[in-house]
Amino acid sequence: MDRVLIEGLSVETVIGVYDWERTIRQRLELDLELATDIRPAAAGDDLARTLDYAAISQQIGEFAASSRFELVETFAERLAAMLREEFGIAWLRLTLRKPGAVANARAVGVRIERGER
Ligand SMILES: Nc1nc2c(c(=O)[nH]1)N=C([C@H](O)[C@@H](O)CO)CN2
Repeated sequence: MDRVLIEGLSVETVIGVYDWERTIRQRLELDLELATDIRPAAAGDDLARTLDYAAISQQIGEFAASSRFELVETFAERLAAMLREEFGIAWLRLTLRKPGAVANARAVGVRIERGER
């Protein structure tokens, strides 16, 4: 299956298990692979027949702005469910990184795949 890609998307959200993390917003970085058949869009040169990466990126930013999860696991799982529901995505791979959360690591995070390819 073809993929629509979103790489290095930066969002801000309340995320973390510690008290000091509940009062600040922190940056998360996301990479997404979204399975879709791009041939109908390519054949008609028609945005309406594919996954609009701009609209999806906007939705992810709004999701992050209004969420307050403790774990990156929860953020990733809920975001994946929302995207699959809202945009009819059959399968996705989401990599979520929390930069600077661990000293001496560039980033920590999770990678999940949901749905059927
Ligand atoms: N598997 C996880 N481990 C940890 C998480 C998490 O979300 N998933 N979160 C924290 C803290 O919030 C940390 O990021 C603060 O620096 C610790 N471990």
